[in-house]
Amino acid sequence: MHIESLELTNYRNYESLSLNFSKTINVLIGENAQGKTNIMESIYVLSMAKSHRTSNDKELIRWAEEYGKIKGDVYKKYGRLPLELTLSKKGKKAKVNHLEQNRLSDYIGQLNVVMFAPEDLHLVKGSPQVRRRFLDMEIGQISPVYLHDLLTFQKLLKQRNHLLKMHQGKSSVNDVMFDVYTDQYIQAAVSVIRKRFQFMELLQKWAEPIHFGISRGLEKLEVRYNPVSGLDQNATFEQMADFLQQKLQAGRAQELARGVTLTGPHRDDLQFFVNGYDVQTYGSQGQQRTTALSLKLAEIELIKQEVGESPVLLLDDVLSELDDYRQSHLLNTIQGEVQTFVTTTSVDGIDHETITQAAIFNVKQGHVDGGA
Ligand SMILES: Nc1ncnc2c1ncn2[C@@H]1O[C@H](COP(=O)(O)OP(=O)(O)OP(=O)(O)O)[C@@H](O)[C@H]1O
Repeated sequence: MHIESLELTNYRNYESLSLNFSKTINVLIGENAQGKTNIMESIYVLSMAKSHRTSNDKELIRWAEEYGKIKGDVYKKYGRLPLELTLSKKGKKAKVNHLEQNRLSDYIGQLNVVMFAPEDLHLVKGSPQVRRRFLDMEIGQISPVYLHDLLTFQKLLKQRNHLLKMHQGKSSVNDVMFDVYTDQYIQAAVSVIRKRFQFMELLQKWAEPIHFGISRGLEKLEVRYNPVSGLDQNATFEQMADFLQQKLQAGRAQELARGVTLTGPHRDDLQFFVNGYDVQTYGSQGQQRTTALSLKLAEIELIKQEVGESPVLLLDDVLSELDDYRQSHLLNTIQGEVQTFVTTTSVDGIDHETITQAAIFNVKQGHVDGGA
């Protein structure tokens, strides 16, 4: 799939912007703070109905304006698909083919994107929160059911935490709703955990050969979902639910002391191993970068396989962070096949022939010249 055109109204520093893109490579060039990332972010938001940089949608609306809008014409195998997302203080309104969607989970996934930004290089070394966010965003793109389960889980976690907070410091929770919430919480938690296990299996399938290639056949990458609860991947739904029930029961005193739920997918993590060694602890910076790159390239393949079309790739300020070899590997992989957006302050650091065939956009103070 690819994005043919994009229209922004009152989005970040763009009052009004209309762009047509190349099906292959689009390069946005400009000094710092001119609005390059804002364009990348708008494409991401058009896809995920959520920014990769902030959870506060109000920041996306141009200062002093009431609403902001992103419109994009996406071209898929079966034809053109107009998408539209309006952001306002009242919330978000999403349209597919001019029809308003009741649920955002029906909207997300119409346009698939893979974003690779400098912060993704911290995927391995950064906090577990970064890795959980990676998991949730990526699974959400290919599975609306996952988004629905995740939302249910988050709601129940909040309700359960609320009761724990109210009873913090006591020896038990004296509220009939607590057991009801706990049962529902366990069901939602197991649904989320099972889908994460399935996704990680797919990610492993694609990431291992890619990493092997980038490391010139020297490194075997293993990615692992690591539930804090210690659940066995091969257990049935009921076995997992029983296991979580026991864990929660055993940890009740601690939960009451802290006033929060301590076991569940909101505390889980991912682990990456190269030739059997934990990359987070023992990997060199180069290995961590290769791991991040392998995961991103694996995502492209995974989406292609699951959705039947290539996603759009957004490379925000990341090419110059990769050495020549990794840069070439990335650009060779996507060449001609994946519509790609690249932001950079200068093309000098990008030494690859694909860049010479790109549509070039010059970005300056919320205005853009050039293009396809
Ligand atoms: N809601 C908003 N309304 C108006 N302007 C905004 C808003 N949010 C951000 N900006 C402006 O957008 C600009 C930042 O743009 P952006 O993040 O796209 O930079 P960039 O061109 O990618 O630069 P860099 O290379 O440093 O990442 C800043 O000038 C900032 O003041």
